[in-house]
Amino acid sequence: MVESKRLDAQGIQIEAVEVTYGVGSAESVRALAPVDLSIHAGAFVSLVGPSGCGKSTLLKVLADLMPPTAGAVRIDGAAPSVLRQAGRIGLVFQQANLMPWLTIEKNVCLLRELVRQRKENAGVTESIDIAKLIEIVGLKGFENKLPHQLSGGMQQRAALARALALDPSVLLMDEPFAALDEITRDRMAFELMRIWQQYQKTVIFVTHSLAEAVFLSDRVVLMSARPGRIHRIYEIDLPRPRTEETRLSDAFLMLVAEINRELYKVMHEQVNQ
Ligand SMILES: Nc1ncnc2c1ncn2[C@@H]1O[C@H](COP(=O)(O)OP(=O)(O)OP(=O)(O)O)[C@@H](O)[C@H]1O
Repeated sequence: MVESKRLDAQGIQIEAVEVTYGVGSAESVRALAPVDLSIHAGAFVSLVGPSGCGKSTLLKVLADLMPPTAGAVRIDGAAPSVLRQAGRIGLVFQQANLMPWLTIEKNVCLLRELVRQRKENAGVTESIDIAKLIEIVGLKGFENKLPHQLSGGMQQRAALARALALDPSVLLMDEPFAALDEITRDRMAFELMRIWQQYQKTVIFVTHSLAEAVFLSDRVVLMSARPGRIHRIYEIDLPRPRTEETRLSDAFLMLVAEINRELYKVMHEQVNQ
């Protein structure tokens, strides 16, 4: 591990979080039924479930991009709004969204610079070594390149580095590899696992790939169809570090099949509602 775990790391508590879009209007959509979930600091947790079950909505609540209609979230003991102000929430989306005119190194540092410039954050210590971070995400030698000079996978690694540069309390990843081809996607899962082991951040990872979820996670949370609630939590006790052998093991394949079967059940219930 290159950085020590934060002393104030307390993980995430999601308590009775509900979200309804357009409350009071005729078109209101109940996206999340009460969701309760406790995640310990440094855990890697994946959210899976049928399309539209509220995975991204839950991530948005955690990121303080929208308030819950009811319930509350604490991340390392603080409200998401407090952490967002302090720049302690790392976000990675399907698209890297790098600034095309900035070098990779400048892109990686950009959010951290913006956070530091806010006067309420004066004195915030910078515990992440950027040169080391760029090396760990495999972009050493590309610091001065522009985003268009990098492959899609490399751009996603730069986006991951940009989020990690904040030394976040939590890393929220919404289908970060969905736009990549299958081979790159597989490789990125290995890369992410290696990087996560270095930084030991709490990660919440939304994916449609059950194999990706099982391979990466300590826990896989299967959500039910809308309004999303937690249907079942799978503890993934496959040994770490996970390797290519892990993906070929019976234990891995059985877990993926088991979750897949349950996902089909959930989707079937949705169709018959
Ligand atoms: N801004 C919005 N206004 C109204 N309804 C919305 C809004 N955003 C999402 N929804 C609805 O809320 C539900 C949950 O959406 P969300 O994007 O969180 O699901 P998801 O599980 O991430 O879906 P997917 O797996 O397809 O990406 C969906 O029915 C969606 O149509």
